[in-house]
Formats: sequence, C-alpha cells, structure tokens
Amino acid sequence: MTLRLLADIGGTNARFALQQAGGTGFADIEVLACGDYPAIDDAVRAYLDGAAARGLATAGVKQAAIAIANPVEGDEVGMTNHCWRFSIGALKAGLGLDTLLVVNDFAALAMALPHLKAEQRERIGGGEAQPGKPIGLIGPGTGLGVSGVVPCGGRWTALAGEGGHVSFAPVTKQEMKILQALWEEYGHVSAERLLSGLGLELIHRALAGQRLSAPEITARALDGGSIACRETVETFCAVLGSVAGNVALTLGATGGMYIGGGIVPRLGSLFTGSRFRERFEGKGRLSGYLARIPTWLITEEYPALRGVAAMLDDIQN
Ligand SMILES: Nc1ncnc2c1ncn2[C@@H]1O[C@H](COP(=O)(O)OP(=O)(O)OP(=O)(O)O)[C@@H](O)[C@H]1O
Repeated sequence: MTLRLLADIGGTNARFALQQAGGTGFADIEVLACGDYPAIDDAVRAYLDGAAARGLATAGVKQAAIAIANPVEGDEVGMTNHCWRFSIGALKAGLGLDTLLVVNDFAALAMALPHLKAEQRERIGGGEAQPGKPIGLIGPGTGLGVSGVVPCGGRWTALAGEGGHVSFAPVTKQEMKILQALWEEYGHVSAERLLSGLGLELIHRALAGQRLSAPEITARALDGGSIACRETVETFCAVLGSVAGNVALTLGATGGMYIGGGIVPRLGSLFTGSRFRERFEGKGRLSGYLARIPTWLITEEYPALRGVAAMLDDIQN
C-alpha cells in the first residue's frame, strides 16, 4: 500500500493526513501545535510515528505535499509567523521521499474552492457567481492569507501572493484611531496587523485600552458579557469586508469570494450579523459590481489539505 502524506502548516497549527491515492479520502487527520516542535521534521515524524502506532503503514510514504504559511520561492523556506526554517531538499532526503511538493498554504486552499459543495460553505449576502471567472480568497488566522484561482487553458491556476501584507486603509474615524495607534508601534500597518489573532488583540487594545487574548475577546463578545469586545469583533468583521472587497476588485473575482482561516468560523452569528457584507459592497461607484459577487464562508474543516492533494495530483499526471 502506497500512502501519501499531506500537511497544512500555519503559524499556530500543523494539520496532517494520509491518503491512499489521488482522489481518495483522507485517513488519520491530526492537528499538532507548531509550538510543540523545534523543527518541521520533528512535527512530521511525530505525526508519522503516531499514525504508525495507530496501525497505518507509514513506512510506505514516498510522496508528500506540504501547504505552508509563507512565500515558497526556492529550496529555503522560512515561515512568516513561526520560527521553522528548512531546506525542501534536506527535508525530502531526511524523510526518504521520492516526491515532496511544498506550496503556499493559501494557494493550496484556493485550489479547493471550485470543488466545494453546498454543505462545505455558507453564503453571506447576495450575488451570483459567474462560471469560469476568477475566484478570490481571504482568511484571517495567525496571519492573513490572500489568494485566488484563475481559469487557464481549461484548468484552474492558483495565485501565490502575499496580499495579507498590503497597507491597511481605514474607512471610518474609528479605524483612523486604530491606524494612528498602530503607526506609533509598527510604522507600516498591514491588513494582517488587524485581520489576524494578534489583530483582534490590537484592535481591542486601541479601542478599549484592554489587553485580552483573541479567544478571550471572542468568548466575551459571544456570551454578551462585554460590549467593548463586541465592538472589537464588529470592527474586525467590517475591516475584513473592506479588505475582501479590495481583493475582489483587484482580481475581478466575479466567480465569487471565499473566507477561510481559523478565526471567522469561531465568530458564529457575530460574523453573519456583522457589517462584513455592507463593507464588502461599499466601494463607491463600484458598489453595484461588488453587489453581484457572492461571498461564502468556508465551513469545510480541512480545505487546504484537499487543495494540496489536488496540486500533488497535478504534478503527477
Ligand atoms: N476562539 C478564538 N477566537 C478568535 N481567535 C482565535 C480563537 N482561537 C484561536 N484564535 C486565533 O486564531 C489564530 C490561529 O488561527 P488558525 O487556526 O487559522 O491557525 P493557522 O492555520 O496556524 O494560521 P495561519 O494559516 O494564518 O498561519 C491564532 O492567532 C489564535 O490566537
């Protein structure tokens, strides 16, 4: 039996799975905390050892595909929001692999978008997807991932950009206040500075003068215990709408715009009832154009694993 190893590695979480062959289901999905392992090799080996202990034939793993949260430009990989650095060649040799594909995590996630089923996504607002047109993606997690897929010669091609690091543009006086506070501290204020776990904490600090962790902020906002936390989450959702609208305009994403990442699915009704969609559409003379673009929240749990498996299929066919 030949197993393929698949991984989706973010700044906080490393998600692993095994797959028998292209197009088949996943076995043994596990999420490890990146911070528990000094290097990527240690996390991969810990996962494979665990899978072997659970009775899977991991000695047969000769092919692997890793989606990771940083630009992938050559053999040397350095994560943006975590300390792991590695050589793709050395990792491949160390794990005894014949094939190792390493790609940007949001490019992998984008490859899964055209194949998502109705039960794997939740519609936010109106609009109608145009078939065969670019599809956009934005996702706040440890960082802010941005990507999309464009149709090319009968196939989809994923974009591997770093759109989370574009400069933040405030839309309201309150957002000006946040920008002012962050300027003092960071000089360049990127969209990721607000739209990430740390971003929630920074927004809250700027608006309420209180230091809380991202999970604390959303918990207090969700249980109704704190008006200030609710305001922070509302601001986060509004800014996300604005930045998602920018991505849709830039890509001409008339095939639809998707929201991924680990944070938004945890916001529940605070997101669905937020000003996200109003701000997505609120682009002056282009508002009508954006109103026609549908937005969806990805509810499928491991979409980037599905995307990176499709990319591995592509290089093998
Ligand atoms: N309940 C919560 N509410 C809000 N934020 C949360 C919550 N739980 C965790 N987070 C934040 O989510 C972030 C992790 O997001 P995610 O699960 O997408 O991780 P990741 O895939 O490792 O990230 P990335 O791919 O962006 O590098 C952390 O910054 C964490 O603080």
